[in-house]
Amino acid sequence: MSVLTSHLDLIAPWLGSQRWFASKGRLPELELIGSWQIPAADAQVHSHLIMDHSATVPVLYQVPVTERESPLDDADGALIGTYPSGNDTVYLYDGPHDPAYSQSLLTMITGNATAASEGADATGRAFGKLEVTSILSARVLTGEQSNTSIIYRVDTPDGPLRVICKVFRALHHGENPDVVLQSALAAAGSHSVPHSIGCVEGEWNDVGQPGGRARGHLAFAQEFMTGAEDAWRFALRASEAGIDFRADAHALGAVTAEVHRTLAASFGTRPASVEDIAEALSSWQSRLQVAIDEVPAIAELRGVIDGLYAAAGDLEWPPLQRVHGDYHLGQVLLADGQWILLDFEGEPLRPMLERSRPDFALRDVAGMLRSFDYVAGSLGSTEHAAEWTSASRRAFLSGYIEESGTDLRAHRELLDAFEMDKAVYEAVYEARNRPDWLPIPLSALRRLASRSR
Ligand SMILES: Nc1ncnc2c1ncn2[C@@H]1O[C@H](COP(=O)(O)OP(=O)(O)O)[C@@H](O)[C@H]1O
Ligand SMILES: O=P(O)(O)O[C@H]1O[C@H](CO)[C@@H](O[C@H]2O[C@H](CO)[C@@H](O)[C@H](O)[C@H]2O)[C@H](O)[C@H]1O
Repeated sequence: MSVLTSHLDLIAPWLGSQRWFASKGRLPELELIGSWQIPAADAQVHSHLIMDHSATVPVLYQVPVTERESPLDDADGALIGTYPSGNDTVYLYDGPHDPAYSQSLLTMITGNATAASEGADATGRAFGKLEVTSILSARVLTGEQSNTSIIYRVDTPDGPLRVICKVFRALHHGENPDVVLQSALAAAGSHSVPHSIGCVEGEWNDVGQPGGRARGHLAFAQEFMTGAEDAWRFALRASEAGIDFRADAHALGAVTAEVHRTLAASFGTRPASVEDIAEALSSWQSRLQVAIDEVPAIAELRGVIDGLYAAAGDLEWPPLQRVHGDYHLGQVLLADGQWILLDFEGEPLRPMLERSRPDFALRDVAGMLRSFDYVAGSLGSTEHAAEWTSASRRAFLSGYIEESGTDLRAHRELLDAFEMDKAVYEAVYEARNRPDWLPIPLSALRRLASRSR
């Protein structure tokens, strides 16, 4: 049996239990698309691109692994499995947890290095000059993540620095908006995103693409904001403790408007055409259908939601521009009193092509409004939590309006429709990932529906 077959045999059962595996509950059916090796000091480092055919639409995953002749200290949780090789045993690890992989990944980025194989290859790209004199430590970020991030402490001639490198797990042909938007914002001088360090670009065989090759981002490195707290936890704590969040929410609204303005200046805007509006309505409808199929309780709201969407079609729509795309409190950090936005990858349940297109800034505004509602929902929707949420929502909106000069009140009905669509999306997300939290978007749907009756 070849080494790569042994890897795939071990990866198949392990993949199904990973947070980023999209087809929960299905047994992965794997095909190796390409696999390159990266030079590393004391282990064999392989980066596999593996297609899973178990989903309705096949999903391509990036699965870096390391092979070791003996167990790696303190890494039992990262062991994918073992297999015999002659008289020896090979230990196969989830790459990001092994210093051999994490070091070679950062070196590949800062050194603009290339690694090639038959079906796929990868190239590191440093955005500026960062001389890493030594990598002092690397650890995987724990917690809910759609990808896998490694946090490094490194030494540079200018002093110590922390770097976070996100290894994209589900891969797509085309630019990854997380890399493109954040590096453009940083290049435009925005202080509302971390400094961008570099990325890894990949190419792999794909018969569906012109020339038989697909291209996309594989990893993205940025400055790690030390001591930052994520806005979701910060807001939860504030709400629980009865701390007024209005000034923070107002500032967050203003930063959101500033980021939208910089994105508009960097990537341009265009008026919404009849086709753009029809496409948005049709995407709302298909999400609603998926949600009704997966969460039958939503069916009773269908008539009202259809009515709200139809009425939205007759409204005036603002111009399109590049946006965050999956904006919520968990995507924002508070670092030294400044709101910092992260994760511009868009909604993980949407096709990447859609996420890389101009969209409506109202989608982000609606996303954050939903997030304030989640704070109340996750705290049991007490009267106090509900009041905290409405005050924060209002303050966020006024911060946005003041900074952008866009009177969102003129778009109220459209904003409600975007909020409805986001809650529909969340119902599917929760049904698939956190069924205990399904009541949060469900009650929002009922509330929004009763408001529009
Ligand atoms: N540059 C950064 N500095 C500090 N923390 C970060 C940074 N980037 C990400 N994080 C932390 O990692 C978490 C997950 O990052 P995110 O980009 O949302 O990943 P994913 O796409 O996998 O969900 C964030 O919520 C944040 O807590
Ligand atoms: O952060 P991701 O890109 O993985 O986004 C997905 O997961 C989010 C949850 O982690 C989910 O957000 C929903 O839950 C949040 C609380 O945990 C809440 O603040 C958001 O408003 C709510 O949408 C997000 O929808 C999903 O795409």
